[in-house]
Amino acid sequence: MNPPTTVAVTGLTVRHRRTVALDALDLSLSPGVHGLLGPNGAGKTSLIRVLATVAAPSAGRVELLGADAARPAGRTAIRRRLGYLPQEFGYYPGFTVREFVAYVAWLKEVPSDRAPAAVERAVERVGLGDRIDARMRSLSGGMVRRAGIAQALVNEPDLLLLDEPTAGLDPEQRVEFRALLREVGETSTVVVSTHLVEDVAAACTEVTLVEAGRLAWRGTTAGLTALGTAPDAAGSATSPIERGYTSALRAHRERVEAAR
Ligand SMILES: Nc1ncnc2c1ncn2[C@@H]1O[C@H](COP(=O)(O)OP(=O)(O)OP(=O)(O)O)[C@@H](O)[C@H]1O
Repeated sequence: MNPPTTVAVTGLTVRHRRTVALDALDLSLSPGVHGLLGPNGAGKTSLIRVLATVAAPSAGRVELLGADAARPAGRTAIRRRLGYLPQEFGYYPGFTVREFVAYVAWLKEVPSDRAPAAVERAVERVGLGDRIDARMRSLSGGMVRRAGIAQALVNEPDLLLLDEPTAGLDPEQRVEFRALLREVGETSTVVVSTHLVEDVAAACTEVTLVEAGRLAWRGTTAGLTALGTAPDAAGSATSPIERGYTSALRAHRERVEAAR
């Protein structure tokens, strides 16, 4: 049996004034951990914001977890089952970690009898259990990010969207976080935007590479690594997956150039 399609995007176009951030993108995803890679300005954040239903597309169709994101009823249903960590997120500095995560649990309509345990579990999962009653303002940058990951997990989301989640995490936390992603991805669809190709190698089963608002390459992590082990692999990058990334990007640019 084929895995279910949880994200189905067709002709997705996002414009910011005169900039085309996404250019008629087609993408479908199933449960698993998907790495979203691409150079600065490629359109990763624009894509994640549409998938999180916080930004409306300029054109195209977005179906998430079987519901149409263009319809208010669809968005409500999607948001309950969605977890989202934006690149930058706001919080009340006077809230404790527990209060911050509980507030999101309430927004996500986690039933009130289950919420306290769900909050504790989410905070434990990001390794912040010993700081659960500390105020957000007293946390380090990496700890704030982990609290952000906890709020994204609190409703056990079927679709988890993380924009640059490893920024500011120390190496040990990064390793634990990757294991957490693999665990969540066993049942949920996880989309992780990152600049760290090594995060993708360690945590993701599949890779979506975007460039200038278009899909440049899609395949498995192993497939991208294999591109980088080919004798003609591009660049001076040290790891095979980094070379694969560079090769895939160059091949895409050549195709775009040839089509002009
Ligand atoms: N609010 C905005 N107003 C105007 N242009 C924007 C806005 N947000 C994004 N853009 C432009 O849209 C394009 C895509 O940006 P986006 O942030 O989606 O890329 P990204 O792949 O997430 O980049 P990065 O890796 O640097 O975070 C870029 O050209 C960017 O300058």
